[in-house]
Amino acid sequence: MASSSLASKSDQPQIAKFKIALCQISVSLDKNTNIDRARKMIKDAAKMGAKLIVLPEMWNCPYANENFPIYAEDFDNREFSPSFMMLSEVACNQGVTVVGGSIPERCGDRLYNTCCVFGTNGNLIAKHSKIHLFDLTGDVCFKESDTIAAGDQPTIVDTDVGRIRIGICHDVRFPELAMLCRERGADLICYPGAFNMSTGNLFWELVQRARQEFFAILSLGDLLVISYAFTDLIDYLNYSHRAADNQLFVATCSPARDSSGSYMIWGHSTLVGPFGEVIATSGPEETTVIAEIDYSMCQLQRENLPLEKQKRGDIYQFIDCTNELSSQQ
Ligand SMILES: NC(=O)CCC(=O)C(=O)O
Repeated sequence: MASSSLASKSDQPQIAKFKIALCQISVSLDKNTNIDRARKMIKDAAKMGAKLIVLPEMWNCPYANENFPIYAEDFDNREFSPSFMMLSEVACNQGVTVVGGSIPERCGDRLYNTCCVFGTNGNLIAKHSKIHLFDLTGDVCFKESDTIAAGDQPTIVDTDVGRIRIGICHDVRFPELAMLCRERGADLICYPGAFNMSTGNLFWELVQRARQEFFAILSLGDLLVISYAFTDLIDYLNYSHRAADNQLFVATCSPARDSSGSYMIWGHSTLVGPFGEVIATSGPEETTVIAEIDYSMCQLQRENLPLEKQKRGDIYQFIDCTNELSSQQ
């Protein structure tokens, strides 16, 4: 099992094109209902030809600290892990790879925000626990670290649809993980996520400003920046960055918005391509986004714009010049 490990570049399975499905589930307070919904959406997506199916962050319970201990499952105790078991069964029955969003995982006296990846035979092939916990103060306060412990390993997994890296929501803000992914030959990053209205609005503002500024700068060199500015998936600006910086695909999958909950979800599950372009997206409602991933696009983009070769690793360091400057004065 490639769980929480980093496979080397050379043993990557080759696959050209396939359909991905992002199941933007409407999450209710009833765990069984959530499981039934997720099963149905996965089956429907498989019928529509999806080979890789992604679920949202915390799809078996509404995203709230008080819920995590109640809905948590201990994956070693399968009898009491209905969410885990459903994902394994449906992956096997439908012959699809499932990136199982995330659910609260109980490990002894700790809880983790964990994503399980199942292969087409229903086996667990990777497990990623969210590394960067979402602690936010300001207009909206949320402290995930009150209940959840942080994972400590990046996850890259070989699947029937290629090498995939997994991150969970707030993990997307840390570009180092995405760079590591490119280093290890993964052409797709999947981020189950649950952005909220506050962080969504911040990005909206940011890109609206960017749009005005960049209209004026229409040189070829600014095309990538302009493609961010044109996207309507404002809160997913980060995802576009991760994709364009690393010239790979980035898939995000959110729960649907539920205006009755304390944490209001933004939605907008999205597939971004290696040019930073939005390939497919949704609004806030329950839906499944289906789109095609063509890995040859990564190759094309890397040939056209060879960022790896152009990189100046020799100068990307912060050098402390304090002593030097003071001795010159
Ligand atoms: N569930 C999360 O990790 C939310 C992350 C988020 O909204 C952010 O701005 O980062």
